[in-house]
Amino acid sequence: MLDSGIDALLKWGQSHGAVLDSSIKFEKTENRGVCAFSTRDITSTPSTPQIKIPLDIILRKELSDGYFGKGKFKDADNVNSALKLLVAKLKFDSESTIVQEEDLKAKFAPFIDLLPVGRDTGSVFYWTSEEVSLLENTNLGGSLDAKIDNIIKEWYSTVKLLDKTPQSERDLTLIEEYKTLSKDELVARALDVRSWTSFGAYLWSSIIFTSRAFPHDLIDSECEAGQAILLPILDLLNHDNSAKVQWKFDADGFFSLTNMDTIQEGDEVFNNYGAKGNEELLMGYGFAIEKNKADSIALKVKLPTPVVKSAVEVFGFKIPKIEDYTQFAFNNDSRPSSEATDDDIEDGMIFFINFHNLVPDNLLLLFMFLAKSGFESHPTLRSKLEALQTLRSALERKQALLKQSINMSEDIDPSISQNAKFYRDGQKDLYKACLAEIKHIEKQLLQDHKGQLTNLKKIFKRDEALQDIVEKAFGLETYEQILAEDVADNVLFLWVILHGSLDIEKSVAPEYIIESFKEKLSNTFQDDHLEAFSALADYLAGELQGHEIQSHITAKNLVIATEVLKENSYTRISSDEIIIVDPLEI
Ligand SMILES: C[S@@+](CC[C@H](N)C(=O)[O-])C[C@H]1O[C@@H](n2cnc3c(N)ncnc32)[C@H](O)[C@@H]1O
Repeated sequence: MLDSGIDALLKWGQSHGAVLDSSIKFEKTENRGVCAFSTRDITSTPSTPQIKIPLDIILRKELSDGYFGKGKFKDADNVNSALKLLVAKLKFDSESTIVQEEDLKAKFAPFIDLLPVGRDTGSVFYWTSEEVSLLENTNLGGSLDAKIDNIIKEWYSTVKLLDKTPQSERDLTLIEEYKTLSKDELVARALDVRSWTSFGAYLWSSIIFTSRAFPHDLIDSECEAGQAILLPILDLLNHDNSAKVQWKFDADGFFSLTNMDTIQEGDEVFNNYGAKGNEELLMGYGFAIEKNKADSIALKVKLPTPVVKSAVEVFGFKIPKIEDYTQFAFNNDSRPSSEATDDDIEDGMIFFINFHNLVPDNLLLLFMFLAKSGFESHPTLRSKLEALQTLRSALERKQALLKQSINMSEDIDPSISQNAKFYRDGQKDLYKACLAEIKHIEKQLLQDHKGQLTNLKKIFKRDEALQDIVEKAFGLETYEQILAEDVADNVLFLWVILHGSLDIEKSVAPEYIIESFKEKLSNTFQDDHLEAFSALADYLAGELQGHEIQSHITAKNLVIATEVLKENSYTRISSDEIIIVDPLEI
């Protein structure tokens, strides 16, 4: 569909010196807004950019500084507050916006007029509560309220710095009222923009920045971290994460984009916004890609700060930092990241699971630290096997929630249902792949360390002394009977007490089990802990009357046996079986 707005924008750009490859035609489409198509076969080289935009029409901080005054918003919550407010003014204020005798409103009108507004942006922020319910049990669904909250606070921290706010009472009071509004009421307020300083205007501008801004450091490496610019015309290109593109800012003051793919006549000419997963795309850009190879699951782990710090000290764990994860359309900020702070821990640490790294080493290391027993001062085979189980259980719980069916009502805009489905399906695929990888790692470890592992089946087969007391205590003769009677744990307790207390000839218990039991004999235990084992102790001692083990079957020794086993074993989720693991550092 030819569009007079697109025509006006292109002519305006060219009149300011923008250069456009004549074979690119822009068209408005139903679902993807404006798209760029090629009218002939193109093979580009970096020396023949398709789009060149002069600095004169790049919306940047100098302009907001020029209008509001430098440093005016230095106390606002966002480094781009001033520029966002300026763009909101250019869109929603009917008055002129004069900077150095030039009216920016008139100057940028062709660009501002073509920007999508309201629900046409596709932004999740404008979804109704029914649409948001499509995101139930996803990270995005769970974090949406906090994200809206942040923008409201950012808006207020910005507009309150204005000398006089030409807005009505109604707009300003939103900061006090918004918590009492339902999701749909808040969206209705945000869509009904009555002044350029209102929340609705600021939200729209924020959405424009998230979905189409470029990092300012592409044109000025000295700029403040996180600063953004808007690049008219060039920002009309849609995203393809396989497109090979080059962006460049030349000494002659032009920002250029070259798509280096071989493009055939009629094909869309894309930009590449970077390797973004569907969570980021849907949140920041309002669309998701089916089977997105760049998909990731953001896993938030919240732990007490001292625990995390000790994981750093003892196990060499690295605190992950989230670097401007959803801030910019085209984030390629390559500045070295700063040191992690306590805030990075307190807000919850984020780990990314993606198809190239299904089980991040650092995440596993943290779980190993959490699984470590008192005496383990290094990562061990046992802590790794246990960490794999806890990580697996945690992910299986999340996966089960995600699998619950959701109500895909027919009233919902099909493109919204489709985007939500692509996002959910991508998350499900990743959970599945990640869980399969965890099982694979465990299987490999079990195979590689066969000699360092044992279980009740093997123990029982070889241990005549144990067979003897099990027969007396439970009247059972085979391992299968032990399983059928569900007393495997109790048999292992007896095994530990037997070898820890009596000097059995041809001992088949590993030395570390015996030593660990003996070491703990001098420990004292809380009454309620002992209480929990007194009935079992009485029962077993009663059944084992006349056997030399009988006097050793006490609640205290049972508590010790559980601790010995806990420190030297892990329980496999799949079989609910306790595996005894040699103390082996890995
Ligand atoms: C930088 S703008 C691109 C131009 C945009 N089509 C327009 O009409 O102005 C980014 C927006 O384009 C749309 N978009 C970009 N790539 C897309 C894609 N691969 N599929 C669907 N929508 C896409 C989304 O609405 C996104 O927020």
